[in-house]
Amino acid sequence: MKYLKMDTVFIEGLELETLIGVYEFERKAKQRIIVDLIMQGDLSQAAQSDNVKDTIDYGAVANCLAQICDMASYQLLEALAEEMATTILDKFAITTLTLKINKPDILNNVSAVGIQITRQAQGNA
Ligand SMILES: Nc1nc2c(c(=O)[nH]1)N=C([C@H](O)[C@@H](O)CO)CN2
Repeated sequence: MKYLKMDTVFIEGLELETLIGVYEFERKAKQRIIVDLIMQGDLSQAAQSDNVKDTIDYGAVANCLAQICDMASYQLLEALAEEMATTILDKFAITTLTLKINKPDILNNVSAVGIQITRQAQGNA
């Protein structure tokens, strides 16, 4: 019997550094961002094979995000998040992802500010 598979792989609290921000002081040095990512896909093949090649490898995804941050120089978190989401959807067998990026160090009176986007793969993932 076939079931609809809606499984999740997540990365929580991934700490990265990148050049990001609107203001002049933010253009001078990389700053810390924290990424939370929820990725949906079908994990049943990996459950059968017990092989990391058959799943959404969260280590590979984390490396991919780190590489993007190394190279990136965006003003807005929205632009960075879009590049991250597009790259991950292109490279991994994911149907839907929700990506949250926060800046923990930018405003004095809040614990963090940031954005969250959700993107869905079109057609077969
Ligand atoms: N929705 C957003 N608002 C703001 C952003 C952003 O990336 N997305 N960025 C800034 C500044 O760069 C911020 O880091 C300094 O307050 C302001 N608002």
